[in-house]
Amino acid sequence: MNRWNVIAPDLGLAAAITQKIDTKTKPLGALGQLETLVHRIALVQQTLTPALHRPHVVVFAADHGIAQSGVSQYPPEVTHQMVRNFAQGGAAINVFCRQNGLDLTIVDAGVRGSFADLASVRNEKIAEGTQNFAHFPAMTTAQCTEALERGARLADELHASGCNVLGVGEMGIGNTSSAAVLMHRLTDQPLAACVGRGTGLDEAGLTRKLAILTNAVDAYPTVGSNPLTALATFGGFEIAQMCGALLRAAEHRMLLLIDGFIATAALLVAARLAPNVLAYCVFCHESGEQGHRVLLAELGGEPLLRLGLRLGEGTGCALAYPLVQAAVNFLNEMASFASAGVSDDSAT
Ligand SMILES: Cc1cc2ncn([C@H]3O[C@H](COP(=O)(O)O)[C@@H](O)[C@H]3O)c2cc1C
Ligand SMILES: O=C(O)c1cccnc1
Repeated sequence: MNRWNVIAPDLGLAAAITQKIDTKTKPLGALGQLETLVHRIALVQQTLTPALHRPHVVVFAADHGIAQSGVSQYPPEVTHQMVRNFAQGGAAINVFCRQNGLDLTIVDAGVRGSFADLASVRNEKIAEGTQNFAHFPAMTTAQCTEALERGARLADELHASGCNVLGVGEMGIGNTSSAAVLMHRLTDQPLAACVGRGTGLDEAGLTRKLAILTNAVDAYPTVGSNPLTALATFGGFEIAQMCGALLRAAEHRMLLLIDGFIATAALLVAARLAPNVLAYCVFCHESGEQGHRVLLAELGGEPLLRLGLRLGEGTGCALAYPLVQAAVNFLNEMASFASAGVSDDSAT
């Protein structure tokens, strides 16, 4: 049984952080969302001089039984093939992590086939993909618990290595289906508002995906809004490992970079288990996947970027990271009205 002890950041520093932001040489509020961002980071770190150390993106990969039902534009083999691509440095997340100086770890959380030949793929395999939840629960309770724990242990290791910024991403053909059903189960949203085109289904494909998922959800009338039951029934091993990593990283007071629809669905599960996790999050972007906007609103998340990305892999985290750096840097490096001898009209 996993237990999570995520403590809400102490708000005692809040007024001093606001004061430090407001005395910088700029009109009041003029750095917009960067101001709310650094306020949050300073609270997470409980300091007026926040710092970002060894920022890290972890891509959790796993196969999904539901992919066999034809809910994705792409075949299930792509999950395994893309893990090989990550290991060779050729995917979008590799490019953006290199560009912005983020470390990257690739985790096999439950992909079909072996990566024993690839030293750079971390083996956290729970099983060779989940069961197809159109017919059976995706995982057993024991598998779900193990996946959460493996994600948590990875967060422990990153924390111990000096990392204080964790971005989570994923790869798993079919996982927008898992994410959509989790969203439907754990919010009051109708399934149709949660299901989107994923990798690019056309209108007919979307209609078919919704019908398959509607039947699947109807097959589990007793699965209510219990987060662990929903996660085990409809989740993926990568979603469960992301969830465990987010929860443990928040316990360590690390800053959490949240990517697109699937990562946000993992966060939704985490937030239902430990609501304080939300205070540690940076919502990096609003994905093009229909459902993400509403999911962000459900969690009170204000995205930094709106680029129409619909990729996952943690790409939104890597792309938003320079904004996180900019927020921290302005708080630490900008002159104040007093130090620069600039008149502060708002004070008079
Ligand atoms: C080549 C390729 C690279 C990807 N990288 C991330 N995804 C994204 O697409 C998948 C989810 O969409 P769906 O539910 O429609 O399958 C996930 O693997 C996600 O990470 C990719 C998808 C493809 C095809
Ligand atoms: O928002 C995402 O993360 C996403 C959307 C579509 C496909 N894969 C990922």
